[in-house]
Amino acid sequence: MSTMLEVSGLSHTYGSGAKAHTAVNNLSFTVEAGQLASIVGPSGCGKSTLLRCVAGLTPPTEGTVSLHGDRVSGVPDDLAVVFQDYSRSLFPWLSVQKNVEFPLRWRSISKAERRKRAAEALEQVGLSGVGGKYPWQLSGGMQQRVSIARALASRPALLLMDEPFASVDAQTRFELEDLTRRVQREQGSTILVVTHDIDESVYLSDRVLVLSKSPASIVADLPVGLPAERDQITTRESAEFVTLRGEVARLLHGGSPVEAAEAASDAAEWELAEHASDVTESRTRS
Ligand SMILES: Nc1ncnc2c1ncn2[C@@H]1O[C@H](COP(=O)(O)OP(=O)(O)OP(=O)(O)O)[C@@H](O)[C@H]1O
Repeated sequence: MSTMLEVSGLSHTYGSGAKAHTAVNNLSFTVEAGQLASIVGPSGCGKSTLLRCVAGLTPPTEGTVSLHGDRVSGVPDDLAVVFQDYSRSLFPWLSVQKNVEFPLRWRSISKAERRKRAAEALEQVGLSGVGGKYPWQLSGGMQQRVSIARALASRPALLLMDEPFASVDAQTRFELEDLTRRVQREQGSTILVVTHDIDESVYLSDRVLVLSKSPASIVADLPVGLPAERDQITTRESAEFVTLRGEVARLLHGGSPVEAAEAASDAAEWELAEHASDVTESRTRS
């Protein structure tokens, strides 16, 4: 595997002098090509600031960001971002097809190729046939699918997602999580997702980076050893999932990585033992 993203000694301070506020403090990590990594951290810890620095939207005060070896200074052409607020990121006066094509206009891509890519991206997200509609004619979940299609149409080397499913209902959220995993598998995409949802970070990812309270620094970098094929019900019930979820939760509440791993493993054993005793009891009764 090759390194797609390298963040090295990254810090960002807003303002200066007495009003200076450090949001991100000396962060270093890499994301390998084809990996899906999540960043989870307490509210206000600096997750969006980190993502904006990675996207080249905010220059770091210190440190560097490199995408496939090239230092980021400004938004790279081969990077796309999906934001939480789809209603503000789609243009209401453009059709769905034109919204998806929009970022391709600034590249030397022919009209025919733009149309083809937009149609393919819409098909990938399960929205073939809605290209002629306007965003306001679609449900919230469908609008977020359009945002994802728009990001995919530019075939990004790195896809950044900032709380991408926080504004949709629980069922749609599950569908969009599965869509993201399918896209990653089918396209070999490299994806970095910021979320405040612990379960989502574990379900989605190959790796979870846990951040500290503000200013954000990395508390733990946890590999997710769940099978590649995941299912919203059985995966979330599995002992591995329960253990990891507990570990991330404890880290977010200030536990050390070792304590968190031990406590989470105990909790998973208890949960499984209770489940087994429930099953035995119901079998005895029947
Ligand atoms: N433009 C700005 N100017 C000054 N301070 C800012 C600015 N943007 C963010 N901050 C501050 O930096 C800190 C980190 O903000 P950021 O939005 O990165 O956190 P977050 O983890 O994404 O928050 P949340 O979980 O609530 O979305 C916060 O204290 C915030 O108030």
